[in-house]
Amino acid sequence: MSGETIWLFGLPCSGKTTLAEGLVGPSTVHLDGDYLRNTLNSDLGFSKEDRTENLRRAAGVAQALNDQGFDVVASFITPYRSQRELIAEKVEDVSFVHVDAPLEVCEERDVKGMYEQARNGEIEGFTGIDAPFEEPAEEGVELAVRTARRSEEESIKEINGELGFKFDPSHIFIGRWQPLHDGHRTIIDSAADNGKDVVIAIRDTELSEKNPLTAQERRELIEGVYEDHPNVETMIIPDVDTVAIGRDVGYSVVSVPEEVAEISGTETRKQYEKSELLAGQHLEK
Ligand SMILES: Nc1ncnc2c1ncn2[C@@H]1O[C@H](COP(=O)(O)OS(=O)(=O)O)[C@@H](OP(=O)(O)O)[C@H]1O
Ligand SMILES: Nc1ncnc2c1ncn2[C@@H]1O[C@H](COP(=O)(O)OP(=O)(O)O)[C@@H](O)[C@H]1O
Repeated sequence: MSGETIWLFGLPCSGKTTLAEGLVGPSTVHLDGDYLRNTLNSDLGFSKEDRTENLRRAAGVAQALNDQGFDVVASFITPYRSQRELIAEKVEDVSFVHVDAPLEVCEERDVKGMYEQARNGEIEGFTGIDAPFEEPAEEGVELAVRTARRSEEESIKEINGELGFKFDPSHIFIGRWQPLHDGHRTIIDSAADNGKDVVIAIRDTELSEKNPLTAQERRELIEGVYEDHPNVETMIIPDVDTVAIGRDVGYSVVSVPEEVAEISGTETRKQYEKSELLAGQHLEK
């Protein structure tokens, strides 16, 4: 299963970093121009050639992460059409979002005071002042988000609504989850925090002493715990008593490590009232 990339581009202070931070979750990687320029790309300046090299490397990292199942949100000025076209060639599954605010608005925001420095001649070749930003006219720009007229939350919603990362599960965890406890979470998180899309299948058991929570109650508990994980979904399934497993049929079966298996649902149920379980009070993580 490979991941995909959302590439945010636009003028300095248009809102790329702010929106990228709102789009990333625990299994999404954020590649930011400012960050990479202080690390991997600290040898590069802001000539057209250096910007292209900066973006070529960033695109390479994005594709490597996508190949390993991670989704990527990239935020770079990416000022030239030719650079956007290069990225489209290098990153197999990329969607471009133009983070669009008029120059006056960006200059007014001037988060790091760089527009002022550029106007005073202290920085040369600053995008929007004395270096170009080519407005997107090319095909392949999926969305323009106008940040001058919208709140950050609205802009994030707009991107998620249009382009939200595909849910493409590679892991299914089948259980009763009576209740979901830290042992379960350890195994689920080991996949979910590593870029995997995960389905938690909840067996629809009859209510009993061993099964105090309805399937819907467990679903709400689990969804509350994983509310910040867009890569985790739940599904209620019949109360199956057998899972037939094939051999060499395209999936692997993984056993739970001993230290995790020792965490006991029975003990948890003894120690907590139902209302405490539903409120997640038994969860430490
Ligand atoms: N001359 C010049 N022009 C534009 N930007 C400059 C310049 N010098 C330094 N900076 C800072 O570098 C950040 C942009 O880096 P990027 O890697 O996104 O730029 S590019 O895509 O390679 O054009 C940019 O950050 P953002 O404001 O977040 O876009 C600036 O803080
Ligand atoms: N709709 C919006 N989307 C994103 N940022 C916004 C929006 N409205 C106002 N802003 C503000 O604009 C500034 C953008 O800064 P930043 O995200 O660092 O831009 P960039 O990464 O493009 O240089 C932030 O101070 C942010 O709070």
